[in-house]
Amino acid sequence: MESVEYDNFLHYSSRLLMADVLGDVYVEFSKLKSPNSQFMFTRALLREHKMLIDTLDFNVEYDKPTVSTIIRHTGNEFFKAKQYAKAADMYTKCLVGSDSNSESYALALANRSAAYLHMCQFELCLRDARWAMGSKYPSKMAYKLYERAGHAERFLGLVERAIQSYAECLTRLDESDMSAEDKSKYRIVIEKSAKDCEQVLAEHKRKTKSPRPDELVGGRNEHIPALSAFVELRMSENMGRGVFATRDINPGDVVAIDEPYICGPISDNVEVCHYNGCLKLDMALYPCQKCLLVYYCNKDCMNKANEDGHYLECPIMCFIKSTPGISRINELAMKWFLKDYLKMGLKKYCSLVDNFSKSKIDPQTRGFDETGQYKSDNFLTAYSLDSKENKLSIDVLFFFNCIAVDMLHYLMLSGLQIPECYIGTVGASLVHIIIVLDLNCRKLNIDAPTISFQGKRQLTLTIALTLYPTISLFNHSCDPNIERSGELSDRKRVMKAIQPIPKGTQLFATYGIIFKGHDKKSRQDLCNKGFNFKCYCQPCIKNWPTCHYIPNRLSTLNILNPSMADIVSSECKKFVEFKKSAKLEDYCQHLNYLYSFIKLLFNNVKRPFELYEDCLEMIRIGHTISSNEIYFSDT
Ligand SMILES: C[S@@+](CC[C@H](N)C(=O)[O-])C[C@H]1O[C@@H](n2cnc3c(N)ncnc32)[C@H](O)[C@@H]1O
Repeated sequence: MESVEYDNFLHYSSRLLMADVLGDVYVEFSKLKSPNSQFMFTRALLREHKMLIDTLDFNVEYDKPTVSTIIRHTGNEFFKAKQYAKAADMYTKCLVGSDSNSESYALALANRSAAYLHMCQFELCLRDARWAMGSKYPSKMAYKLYERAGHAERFLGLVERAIQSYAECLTRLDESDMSAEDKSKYRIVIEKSAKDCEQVLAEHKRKTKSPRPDELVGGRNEHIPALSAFVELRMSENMGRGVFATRDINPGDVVAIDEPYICGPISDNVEVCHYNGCLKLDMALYPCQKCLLVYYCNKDCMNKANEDGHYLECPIMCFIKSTPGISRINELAMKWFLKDYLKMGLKKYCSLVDNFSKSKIDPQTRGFDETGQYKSDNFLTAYSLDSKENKLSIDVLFFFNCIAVDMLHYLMLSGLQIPECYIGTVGASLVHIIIVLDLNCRKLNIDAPTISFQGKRQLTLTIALTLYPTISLFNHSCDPNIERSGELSDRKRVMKAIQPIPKGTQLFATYGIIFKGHDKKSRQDLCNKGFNFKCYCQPCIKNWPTCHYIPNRLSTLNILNPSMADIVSSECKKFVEFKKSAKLEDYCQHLNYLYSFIKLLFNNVKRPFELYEDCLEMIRIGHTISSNEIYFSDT
């Protein structure tokens, strides 16, 4: 049966099935004990059955300059007649037929950005203007692009950027062949636009204050620096390792601040900087001018990504994107592999991954270095994350090997040279990386910030796939007591307690599902299919009811401490009143009240209890809102 998790799961096996060898292949493959031999076997097989491409050439016929110029001029006619949508269509046609490295392409992009500006499609306008800036656009006209970008940014509320674009426009004006008189008139107009933006910015700064930076409760943990000093790693029954409190932890306490080992965008539709060290959400990023498939927020990120290996990945991006499996995971695997392989060099890389695969892994100390430290920026820490390789079925393991064979083949066609004797080791490491990512990073997405402050509140979007090695130490519960908080735009992930966590108990995150909204069966299905484990959290063990059936009244059945009944009852009444009057944005200002109420219920009322769950929800919302800029209203 096809594994529904992965795209095109039958891509390799169906061809082997047609050649009537699939059964034998699985038998042979399962006899092989080492990951290196499994990889080499798969590689030989795909070669034998001619399933690997010979060349990276597309044979696309680009650029018939006369045709694209005619189309662009037709677009210009529509533009002059103020038929901007038709003009934009013509420019798009021109782009499709042009080589991205030609002036014709750059002119069509620039013209389309002008059409989009008139259509009030500011994001599209900005994107085209930025793309044109990085292309073969004539430098004497470049000032126009910066002016247009400035206008679009201003309309989008990105006034700080608009000020920079206007400044660049004035600098580029010197290169234009405008008359001195026209230049000075033009300059006055642009300076006025920049001044307007400065006023808006000053007003915005007056009305906002930045949140205080988050700090780990109790300081850094001695052995796991991304965790608080008030926790430790312990083996737990049914769940392997887990993070436990060594002191009472209160709601609001910061328990982890982690950075991703590797990260990348989750879709082509969200504009997030592709550089692993950045991940900034932005509008209209600068594309890599060669592949046009990855984007960066500035030239610095573009250069750093190149050093990390984009130059090898660039000619094969479109192949990687169409590889079966989960294409974003494949892209991330490629990025991870290249970053470390190029940094360490062939020999060091191979010796590390070889030693890892031969060593017997202690489940408790896995990922710690020789000095007893567990660090999120250490290759072996990330590489040794839970992979459940031995639990994978043969067809899935074979499938991952096929993907890795394809990926390594593309890389070698792209210029990566690996001596034959190292291919097994390198290939097996790619398989391992894909499996680690597949298990650990899917549900750890980061959210989007407010990119424009005209819209006032933040929008929450899933923008990236990320692998946080330390946060991956937290086990899952359908009733999590910690959750992501902190500056939403930051690649740094801050985890805060959302419930009281008494000394000696475990800290739990959620892998994407909580008990209130889903019954036990669907939760177990998700844990099983998505992460390959049976969930042993309290709501699953005790089969807690979903939201409609959660008790909503205090009674002798749920009051744990009868001597507190009156106090609890009166506090519950107050909370119900608070709930009625408070708006979403008030929650963050009343977090201390919410913390004290949840603590009172935690100690005195049996879970689940409706008001507890409501208070928990308010804390979660409060944490998200308080982590962003706080707005003062003039009214
Ligand atoms: C990201 S890791 C968490 C850390 C892991 N326990 C370790 O030893 O490093 C995820 C794995 O932890 C275990 N796990 C996490 N939450 C669990 C739960 N609620 N019930 C059972 N096992 C769980 C599963 O084996 C799962 O594949």
